[in-house]
Amino acid sequence: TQSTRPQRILGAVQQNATRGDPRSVVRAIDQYCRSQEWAMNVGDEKGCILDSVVSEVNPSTVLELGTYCGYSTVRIASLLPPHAKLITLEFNPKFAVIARQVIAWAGLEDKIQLVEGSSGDLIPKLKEQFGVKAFDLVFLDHWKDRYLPDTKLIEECGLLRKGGVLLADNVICPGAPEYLEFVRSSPRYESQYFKSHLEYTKVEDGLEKSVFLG
Ligand SMILES: O=C(NCc1cccc(CNc2ccc3[nH]ncc3c2)c1)c1cc(-c2ccc(F)cc2)cc(O)c1O
Ligand SMILES: [Mg+2]
Repeated sequence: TQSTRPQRILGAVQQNATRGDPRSVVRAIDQYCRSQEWAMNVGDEKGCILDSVVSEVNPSTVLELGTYCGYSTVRIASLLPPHAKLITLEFNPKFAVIARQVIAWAGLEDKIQLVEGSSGDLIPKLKEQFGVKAFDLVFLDHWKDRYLPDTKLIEECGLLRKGGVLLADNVICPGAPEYLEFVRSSPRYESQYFKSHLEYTKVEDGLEKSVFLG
């Protein structure tokens, strides 16, 4: 029977990456997606921007919306300090099954909690169910029309600390126009655009970093 793209990405990791070496997992996925078939990972070019923001924020708790195969999950978690935690939400069970295996191959199960479900349902439960106080960093990479409603929900639930950072993928391609308009015009956010390219292509895309001023 025909394999799926996420299954083929997992295969590339298992064949080319070293168990317990997160950076080799990231490299294996990028090499596969650049040479064999495109996939919607944040990728190596935007990934370097992601790395610099994670290192600058040095977060204790991270929320990722949209796990897919776990590429950015592993990339972020590989940079976290020892007791830091990353919660990643994935709606598609087929993606979740693959991401769990990619995360395990990287040896990052202790830092990462993958929760299956949709952001709209799960975000209001994060405090009571997962003992989360507030996030230092939120990486938005799920359905682009959910970026704005989920940002408002995160604020309403008091899940973003003062000085906390929102980092949004794909603000140009596919685009998140309402989200961009909101964070760039709101007095409660200080936003900055990092121009880059859509993963594995020459098409323009970028990340928007927004600091919550409280
Ligand atoms: O659309 C994108 N990614 C989101 C996405 C997409 C599909 C399924 C899911 C299911 N996962 C999911 C859903 C809802 C959820 N709620 N809470 C968690 C959660 C999780 C998520 C995307 C597209 C392109 C792209 C495609 C084509 C093209 F030509 C150019 C660019 C590039 C990207 O980097 C992208 O990130
Ligand atoms: Mg993306």
